[in-house]
Amino acid sequence: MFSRLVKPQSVAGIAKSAQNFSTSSQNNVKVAVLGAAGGIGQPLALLLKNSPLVTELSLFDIVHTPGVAADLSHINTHSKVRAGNGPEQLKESLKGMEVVIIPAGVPRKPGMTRDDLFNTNASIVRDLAQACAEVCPKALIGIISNPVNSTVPIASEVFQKAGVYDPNRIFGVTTLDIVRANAFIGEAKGLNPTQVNVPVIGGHSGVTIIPLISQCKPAVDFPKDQLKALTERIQEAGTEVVKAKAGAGSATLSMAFAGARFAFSLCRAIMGESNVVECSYVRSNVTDAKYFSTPILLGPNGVQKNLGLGNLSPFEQELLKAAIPELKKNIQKGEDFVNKK
Ligand SMILES: NC(=O)c1ccc[n+]([C@@H]2O[C@H](COP(=O)([O-])OP(=O)(O)OC[C@H]3O[C@@H](n4cnc5c(N)ncnc54)[C@H](O)[C@@H]3O)[C@@H](O)[C@H]2O)c1
Ligand SMILES: O=C(O)C[C@H](O)C(=O)O
Repeated sequence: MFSRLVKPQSVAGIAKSAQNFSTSSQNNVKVAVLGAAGGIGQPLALLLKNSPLVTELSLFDIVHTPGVAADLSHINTHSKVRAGNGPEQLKESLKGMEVVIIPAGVPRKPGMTRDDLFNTNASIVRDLAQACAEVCPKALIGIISNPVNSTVPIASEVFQKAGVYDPNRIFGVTTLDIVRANAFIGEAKGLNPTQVNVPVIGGHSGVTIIPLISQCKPAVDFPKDQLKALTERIQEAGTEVVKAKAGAGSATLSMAFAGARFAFSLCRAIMGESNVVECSYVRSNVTDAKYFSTPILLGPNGVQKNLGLGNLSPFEQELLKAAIPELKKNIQKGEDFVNKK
């Protein structure tokens, strides 16, 4: 049972354990960040530059990439940094990449839902996915751009159309939901938050975010009203940050932390480490929704095994019921966007 749960990991801890793999540069991984000059992209690139897991860091954005890359390249870690600026340099930026993390796109402002970003971000993700399908179809792709519930189906349909789709290689990055759940439960119970481990399944917006607090390690117990309030806080945590930033965007620093954790897990799996488990939004047959996040055992080729839902409490079963129709709608919208005549 324990093996299917998300392992608690801090970025510092991951970087430390990564030292074990840093003796041969041939062993390490080439990682691209698309949207690298943005609020998430810059701190994410910093965390990746700081890791011995990464040999080559390819930064791409439509603006400001040369400055970000020049800045990071002065850090005395062993990875090489390169910059791609503007659409004409996109394909060059993707050559040889094994992991591609995509935080490109606009963030929310107060009053917006993630779905309100669809009109702008859908075409950004479609075009970036198209380039990945052409240049690095075997890369493991982690999509951060919102609405994740729809952008993952968009990228998958693009790969499908290009004839190179492997459902095991395209991931929606939902790690921030797990990081938040761990932080909030640690705080509520006076536990070390780096040792708290809560799977969060479903999707990445509102009611589609399903924290499985009944599966928390260590086990925790809350009265019904507190459990409901905590669950709703995890579901609405993104909005909490959007409101606090008051028009200046959404979560960037915590997302960079979460994105780095996910990218490092992909790198560790590529390098052959066993028992690397992360929750992620992937092509799935675990529920009626075609894409669904559950704990995933990662391997060198991406999804090695979907570890499924585990036992849900009656409260969590109700959350699941509420999530499925919304997820299906979001998925259909993404697929229709790519397949429209
Ligand atoms: N999955 C999650 O948990 C999660 C968490 C936080 C934010 N997000 C999402 O991540 C996205 C980025 O957020 P941010 O705060 O970094 O925004 P931002 O505006 O600060 O940065 C976005 C970057 O994307 C770049 N960009 C735009 N079009 C591009 C293209 N075609 N190719 C490459 N780069 C392009 C922009 O130039 C900019 O540098 C948003 O959609 C946001 O909603 C997701
Ligand atoms: O809430 C947002 O719009 C950004 C992100 O999805 C988050 O969860 O913080």
